[in-house]
Amino acid sequence: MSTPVSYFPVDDPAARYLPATPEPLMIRPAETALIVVDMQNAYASPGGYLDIAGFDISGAAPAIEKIQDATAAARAAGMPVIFFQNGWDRDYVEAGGPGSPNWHKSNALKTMRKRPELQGKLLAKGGWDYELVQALPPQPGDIIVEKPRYSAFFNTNLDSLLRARGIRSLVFTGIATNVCVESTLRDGFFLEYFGVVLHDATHHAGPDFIQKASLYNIEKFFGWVSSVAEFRTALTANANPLARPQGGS
Ligand SMILES: C/C(=C/NC(N)=O)C(=O)O
Repeated sequence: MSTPVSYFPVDDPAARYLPATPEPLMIRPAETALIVVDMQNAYASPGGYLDIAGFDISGAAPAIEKIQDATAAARAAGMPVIFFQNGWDRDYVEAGGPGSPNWHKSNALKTMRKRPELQGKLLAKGGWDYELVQALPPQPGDIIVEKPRYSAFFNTNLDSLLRARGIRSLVFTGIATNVCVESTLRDGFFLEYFGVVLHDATHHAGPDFIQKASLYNIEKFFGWVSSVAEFRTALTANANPLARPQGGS
């Protein structure tokens, strides 16, 4: 068993050992949140924004199944599950006008400018594109954070709600690995959160190399990479394998 990274004594009986690259990480379920990034029709359904804009969404369906598995494990362990939902008001005021780089870079906004018949449809609150996919319905107790930019730490209450709950570690799933997942994990790193991506519960926006590049970037510079099976096993294990036997010295 490799030596894990931990911000607390590794023999804490409440802690769990999560195998990950580049090294294992100790997590305390009560101080960890499972994050489901933007699992909306826009990103994960045929006929949604990414599909219309020409991105390959074939990896979305397998990611949904893995996220179902991860959310079930987290809820069973009493770990908060936080859904992000990306988009703007129907008039796109929150998207920013030409004075915002978002207006120039968002492929949703660009697609609508190119195809005016789509205006008001992509990522607009109240519309089908904005809705979370039916296969991943939030459950009572789950939290939903609406966000207007790629990073969920901008213009939201995410940091406050995490701090209020004593959350120190963020386990990421969702779409897209190289955009909103990576942006939020990076900002979390700067805010002193430990970020882990469950790679098989994510999908990227762009060519396949970008998934690899993003995971490399994360494990090399900003956080850790693990899998849903490792996460589930870590949470369902009865004990921390590094805890000292009861009654031992
Ligand atoms: C490309 C894109 C990604 N969003 C995300 N949820 O990662 C977008 O919103 O335009």
